Amino acid sequence: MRLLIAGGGTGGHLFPGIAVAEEFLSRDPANEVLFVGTERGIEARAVPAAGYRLELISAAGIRGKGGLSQIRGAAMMFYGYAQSRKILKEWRPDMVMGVGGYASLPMVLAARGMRLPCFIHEQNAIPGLTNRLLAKFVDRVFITLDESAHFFPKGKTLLTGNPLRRQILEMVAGQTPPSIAEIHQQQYGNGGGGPFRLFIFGGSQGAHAINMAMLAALPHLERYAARLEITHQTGEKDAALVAEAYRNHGFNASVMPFIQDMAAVYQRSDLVICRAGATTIAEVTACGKACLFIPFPFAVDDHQRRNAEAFLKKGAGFMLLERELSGERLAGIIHELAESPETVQRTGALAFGLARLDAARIIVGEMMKKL
Ligand SMILES: CC(=O)N[C@H]1[C@@H](OP(=O)(O)OP(=O)(O)OC[C@H]2O[C@@H](n3ccc(=O)[nH]c3=O)[C@H](O)[C@@H]2O)O[C@H](CO)[C@@H](O)[C@@H]1O
Repeated sequence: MRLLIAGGGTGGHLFPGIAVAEEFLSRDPANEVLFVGTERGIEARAVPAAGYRLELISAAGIRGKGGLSQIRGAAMMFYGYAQSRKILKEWRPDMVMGVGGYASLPMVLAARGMRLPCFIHEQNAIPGLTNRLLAKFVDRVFITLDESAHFFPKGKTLLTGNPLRRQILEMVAGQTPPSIAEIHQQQYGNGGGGPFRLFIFGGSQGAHAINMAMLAALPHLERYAARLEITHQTGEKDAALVAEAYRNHGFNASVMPFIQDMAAVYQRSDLVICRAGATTIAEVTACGKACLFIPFPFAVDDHQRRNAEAFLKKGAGFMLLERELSGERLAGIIHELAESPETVQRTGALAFGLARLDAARIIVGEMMKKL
């Protein structure tokens, strides 16, 4: 059977699609997957790197832009629709799934026009415009959080969680959480002050504001430098600057623009400091990690904050808003949590309790039923 997955732009849309592809391919060696995205999206690099075939179409945003770019956006969408029809006629998929992002709009509409079974997955608490528009036309809408249910038609919407890539699921399956006694030994054994492992990252593109806040936090954390083991994903632009600042302040930090094996880094961290993208949240909860969310304040409809709030209500994480973010504040929180291993452990355990590990399996199962 053939599954076409359309969309992307950012990792938060694309990686759940890769997770669905992995599940679909694992069911039958004869199954095939084709991704369709845009040249500017993360898919242009990440899909071939993950070993999948990718076709590119033209697509762009129209929401909230001025007259001329709206016209250009609409023209690109029409062209993308024609390209989508051509791809569908040539590759002849059995079904099509949209994962959000520009490319999913023309492709899912074209697939619907050709009467193919169509599905979408929404990752966020507040859905993007593409999925709101597509919901009317598809057979089923899969959602990550209950909070988004009321945006979609009741009869065809199913709460599944956010599909997780195999690298994360395999790590979770092989992991035994440490006991409180082991955590105490690690933190306070040998005369006190075992390592506290921080993982800082800013979603698939890195987060400049988090990078700068962490640099401003370093002078306040210097007394602590020997205890902190830091992994920091910066995005492309800030990597050299951030690495140099850690060196100058005497910190042991591994700084990278982008991390391929996220599962390995999650596994060896005590506290994760990150944005509140939906896929990030799904992963840190699955890994049972205590997390300080700093939502991206300019995300459409402030959806990152809403994503995080869905978890904070249950004590499964911490949040610091960007307008309250300063080096001193960040250093204070890191310091406080490094001194409270039980709080860190309990928060991680509560997060794990909210994780949905079977989203990809449920989604593929539901899609098969429609064939
Ligand atoms: C600014 C913005 O609007 N961002 C949106 C975007 O975020 P973004 O693309 O940052 O997505 P998420 O935070 O949800 O997920 C990031 C993904 O990238 C992966 N990763 C990240 C860094 C790295 O070095 N290596 C790596 O593989 C993570 O493991 C994760 O799978 O899509 C999400 C899902 O629709 C939304 O919730 C976010 O609000």
